[in-house]
Order: sequence, then C-alpha cells, then structure tokens
Amino acid sequence: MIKVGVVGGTGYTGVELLRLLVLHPEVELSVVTSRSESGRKISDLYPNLRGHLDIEFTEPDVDRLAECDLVFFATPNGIAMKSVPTLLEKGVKVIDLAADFRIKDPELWSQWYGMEHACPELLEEAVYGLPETSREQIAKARLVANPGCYPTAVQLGFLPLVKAGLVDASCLIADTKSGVSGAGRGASVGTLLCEATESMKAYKADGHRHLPEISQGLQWHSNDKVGLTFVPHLTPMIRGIHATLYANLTQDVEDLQALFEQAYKDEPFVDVMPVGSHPETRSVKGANTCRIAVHKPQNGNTVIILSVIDNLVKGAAGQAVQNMNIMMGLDEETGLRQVALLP
Ligand SMILES: NC(=O)C1=CN([C@@H]2O[C@H](COP(=O)(O)OP(=O)(O)OC[C@H]3O[C@@H](n4cnc5c(N)ncnc54)[C@H](OP(=O)(O)O)[C@@H]3O)[C@@H](O)[C@H]2O)C=CC1
Ligand SMILES: CC(=O)N[C@@H](CCC(=O)OP(=O)(O)O)C(=O)O
Repeated sequence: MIKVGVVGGTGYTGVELLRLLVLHPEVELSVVTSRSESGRKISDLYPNLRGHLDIEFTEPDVDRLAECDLVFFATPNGIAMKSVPTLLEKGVKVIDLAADFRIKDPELWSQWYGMEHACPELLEEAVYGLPETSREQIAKARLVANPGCYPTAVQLGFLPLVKAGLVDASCLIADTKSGVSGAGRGASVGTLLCEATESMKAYKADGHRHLPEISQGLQWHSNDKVGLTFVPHLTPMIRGIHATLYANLTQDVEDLQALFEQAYKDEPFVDVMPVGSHPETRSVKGANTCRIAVHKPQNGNTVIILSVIDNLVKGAAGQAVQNMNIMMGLDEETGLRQVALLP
C-alpha cells in the first residue's frame, strides 16, 4: 500500500482528495492535516466519509509527513514550497495542487503571486502535471505541479489545434465560467449565497494569475508566439468549469472533429463528443472527465471549442490522483472510474 499524506484536508480540494483516496485500492491515508481542526475526527467534520476513514486531523508537521511515500498539498499558494525541499530530501514524492511549482520563471511567478519563491531551484525539476501532454515526465517525477482548474479546461480544448499549427496562436480567446467551490472553503463575502446566487459576473478581466500558466502551457506546444485573452466568470453553481474557446483557422481543415478524436483517442479522461454537441458541466460532476465539443460556424474562419470539467476533480483532486497513479506506476485510472452525478 502507498502511504499518503494530505496537507489541507479541511478545504474543498482536500476533502475531494479524501473522497477519492478512501476508495483507492492501493492507498493508505496516513496523515491528513489541519491547523484549525487538529485532533478532530475527520468524519465528524465530513460525514460523507463516515465508515470510510477513521483517523483524526493532525497539525501539519513535516517529520510526520516524511513518513509517507507521497504527500498532496491542497493548501493556498505559497505553503507547499516551504516544506517541499525537506520532503524531497527524505525521499517523499510531492504533488502540489496549488501554483507554487507551475510557472518555470521565478520572476514571472513572483510578479503574479506577489511573493518571493522559497525554492526557485526546484522550478525546473517540477513537472507540470497535465497527463495528456506530459505522461512520461510525470512517471519519473519526484515533484508534480498539478495544473489549475481553468488551465486544465482551456489547455485541453486548445491543444489539438495549437499543436497542429492550424490556428493563429497569437489571437486565442478563452471565455470561462467557474462554480463557486473554485474559490475554496474560506469564508468571504463574494461567495455568500446572497452574493453569488441568481447572478453572474466576470472577474479579473484585466489579468488573472491563470493567464501566464495557460500561456506557458500552450507555448510549449506552439511554434508561433501565443497570445491569449482570458476572462473568468463566477457562476451560481457549486462545481464546474465551462470554457468557450475561440481561435481563427489559418488554413482549411477538412475534418476538425477527426483532428480532436485522433488527438484524444487514447486518453481515458478526455471525451470528444459527437458533432453538434454542447457539453454541460453537470455531465462531469464528480468525475475526472473533460468533455470537449468542436464547432465550426459556416461563416468566417473561427473555430469554437467547448470544454467542461469539474473544477474539484479533473481541475484539482482527480487530476492529482491521476498524477499519483502515473508517478507510482499504477494503472492511471485506478480509483478514478466514477460516473458523473446526474441529474
Ligand atoms: N477549489 C478549486 O476548485 C481549486 C483549487 N486549487 C488550488 O488548490 C489549493 C487548495 O484549494 P481549496 O481546497 O479550494 O482551498 P480551501 O481554502 O478550501 O482549503 C485550504 C486548506 O489549506 C489549509 N491551510 C491553509 N493555510 C495553511 C498553512 N499555512 N499550512 C497548512 N495548511 C494550511 C486549510 O486548513 P487549516 O486552515 O485548517 O489548516 C484548508 O484545509 C489552492 O492553492 C487552490 O488555488 C486548484 C484547482 C482548483
Ligand atoms: C471561482 C474562483 O475564485 N476560482 C479561483 C481559481 C481556483 C484555482 O484553481 O486556483 P489555482 O489554480 O490558482 O490554485 C480563482 O479565480 O482564483
């Protein structure tokens, strides 16, 4: 059994990791941390885990975490980087669900995250954990930077076109919507029921920190300079990301549908839907699946890609378990075969 630790077990991505890991046949949950709930039985706080998990939250303590084979950090940005060097030194593998290791350039990271990086020397080694592009590197990695939720939906949508060099990479547009759980469990006025329901709004239209992450990821697969307009929106649902992506074709493409189907034909967690589909966020709720549909309106040369994920699953905890499976040499789908919850 793989001994696993979760730092930040009280948060939304933390408890989603627990939901997936308690049914994972190769995992023993050894340490789950919380500063605010230390000493409390986990299933008292999260009754969905009653009968599945019988341990208590403990204070985050690097020596206890070092007894694990692999540790997930489901913590705010800037926390994992303080403990990762020690854990790696002690032979523990790490998957960070936050952004500490996602951006390769430490100056760019500091510019967007507003702090000095604690271990910039590890940025080059860290593998960006999008299995659909980096499976082989993930398999050899000690440290994986789990992608953000918007970046997962947007990159999976654009990548087949960008990789094939069929679109003007300098003029990509991503119009994205997120459920409120994307903002985490911490109390804030903006996520109160009365503030976030029956309404919808864009935010950070002039610069969201996922912009450099998505641009970096697309640039790795593009011969041309990537230019992206990215606007996130908050929508009144609990889970889900819906990305509507626009790109301009630079040449005639006979069969866009075939291009996407070919790109993802061996991917267990990417579903290219039939021509004319409009994927719904509820079709991936609770599942580690990204569903994609491609549309080519008759007028003009614009391609529209629709991409949906559950922000807490393929956008966070599910993708992290997928990465763990790859890092530990397990079947990539182990513990991740959930069907989405409908209606
Ligand atoms: N929510 C989402 O959809 C997604 C989130 N992410 C990223 O994943 C990370 C976690 O997000 P989310 O679960 O939503 O966040 P939450 O705010 O819901 O949870 C954060 C967790 O971190 C713990 N924590 C906070 N500060 C510290 C600290 N200094 N040391 C140790 N533990 C700490 C908290 O527990 P306690 O205070 O009890 O210790 C809590 O369990 C974030 O970096 C987020 O950006 C990535 C993709 C999607
Ligand atoms: C709705 C909402 O607030 N969403 C969050 C994204 C959460 C996330 O994925 O954060 P990181 O990838 O940066 O870790 C936001 O826009 O900040």
